[in-house]
Amino acid sequence: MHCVTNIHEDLYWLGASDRRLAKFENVFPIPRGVSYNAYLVLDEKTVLLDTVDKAVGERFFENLEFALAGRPLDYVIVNHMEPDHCATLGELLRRWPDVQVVANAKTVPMIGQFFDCDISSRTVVVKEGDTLTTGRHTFTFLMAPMVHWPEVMVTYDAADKVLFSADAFGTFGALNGNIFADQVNFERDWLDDARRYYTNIVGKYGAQVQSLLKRAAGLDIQMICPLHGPIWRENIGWFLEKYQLWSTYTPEDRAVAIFCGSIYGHTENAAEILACRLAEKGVQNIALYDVSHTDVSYLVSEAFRCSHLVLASATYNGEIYTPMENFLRDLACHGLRNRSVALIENGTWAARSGMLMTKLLEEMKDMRVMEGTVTLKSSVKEAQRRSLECLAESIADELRH
Ligand SMILES: Cc1cc2nc3c(=O)[nH]c(=O)nc-3n(C[C@H](O)[C@H](O)[C@H](O)COP(=O)(O)O)c2cc1C
Repeated sequence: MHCVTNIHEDLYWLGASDRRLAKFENVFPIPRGVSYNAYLVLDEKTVLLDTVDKAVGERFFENLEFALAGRPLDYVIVNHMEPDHCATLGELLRRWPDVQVVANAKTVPMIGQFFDCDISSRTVVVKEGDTLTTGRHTFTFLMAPMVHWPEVMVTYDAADKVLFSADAFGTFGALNGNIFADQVNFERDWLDDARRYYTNIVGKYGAQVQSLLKRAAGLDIQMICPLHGPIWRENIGWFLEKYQLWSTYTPEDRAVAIFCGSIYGHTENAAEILACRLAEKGVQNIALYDVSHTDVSYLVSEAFRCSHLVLASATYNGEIYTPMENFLRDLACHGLRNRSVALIENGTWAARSGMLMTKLLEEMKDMRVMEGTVTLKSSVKEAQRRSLECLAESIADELRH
């Protein structure tokens, strides 16, 4: 049965949620599921903005047929060709053979790559600033390359001041009926997933997101309709400010996150001692993660959030302990910069993890390795306990200023 929500006047949400998928992009755990949003505008012409993942294709087609109520589908605007939005596009083109495909020059060949169909006779190719008028609505297209695929564009509806933002401003998490961000406690229940979504999926492309934000600042935006997660119609500035911080690699919180890679627990012991001494010195909301147990997407997200990172790692076959090395390389891939980093290393016969972690951090931008790296030889002894106390004082001191 169809499940359509009227968002505003002649604008409808036709999406659906998947609560069964274990990993988004087959890599990011999504215990809260994910939604795939598609939108329909019933103007003098009918306009569909994006399609959905195949997991929710059946519901989507029911929704579309119901919402169209016998009218033809005149246009489908393809903002992003990633299959979580476009796996159902081929079927849509078969069912509505007269629909005009509105897409940019990078999108058109991708449609041919993913599907066996010739759309040359029914394509409206658009570029930056082009418009499409469908009656009351005029849609303007803004190119947003690498947010986070090269063909991405966003669409602005000047009539109702709606930004159809593609993957920007999206989040993991299934929708629970409350389709608007102002109907949920977004900061409490959604922000962590929104940050994890942004940092892992778009995090690398801060410069491109900045370019989009600058152009968006010139628009009067009353509503943001992303392709995943809740729709924004209130407090939009608050979420834009988060994007401003994330895309400039500015820490969101002056806070410390401790990441620990330990085989037999001694390195973890040092991390816990440091955390307790930090707490005694007044540091609040300390986060401590075992990199072997917490999925790296959460670790990346936390590293984007916090101003101070502590990396505590055993040496493993002459290298950094593998899960810690993976985490560090992931951080580098996502372009994280501008953090203070304290190190704890461990080795039973030749500790090298501190030196190797420093080397990886040096390859990243503006990562300041703090003085006072603590070296353990197998386990914490009195000398290292004192060093950890000193390191806690240095971190607490930085956080106070
Ligand atoms: C498979 C394996 C390889 C290791 N390789 C090294 C090494 O190359 N150099 C070294 O000094 N210690 C090495 N260690 C020792 C670890 O660094 C050791 O587990 C650590 O000193 C104790 O900390 P933990 O209790 O946090 O694991 C190795 C341990 C294991 C199990």
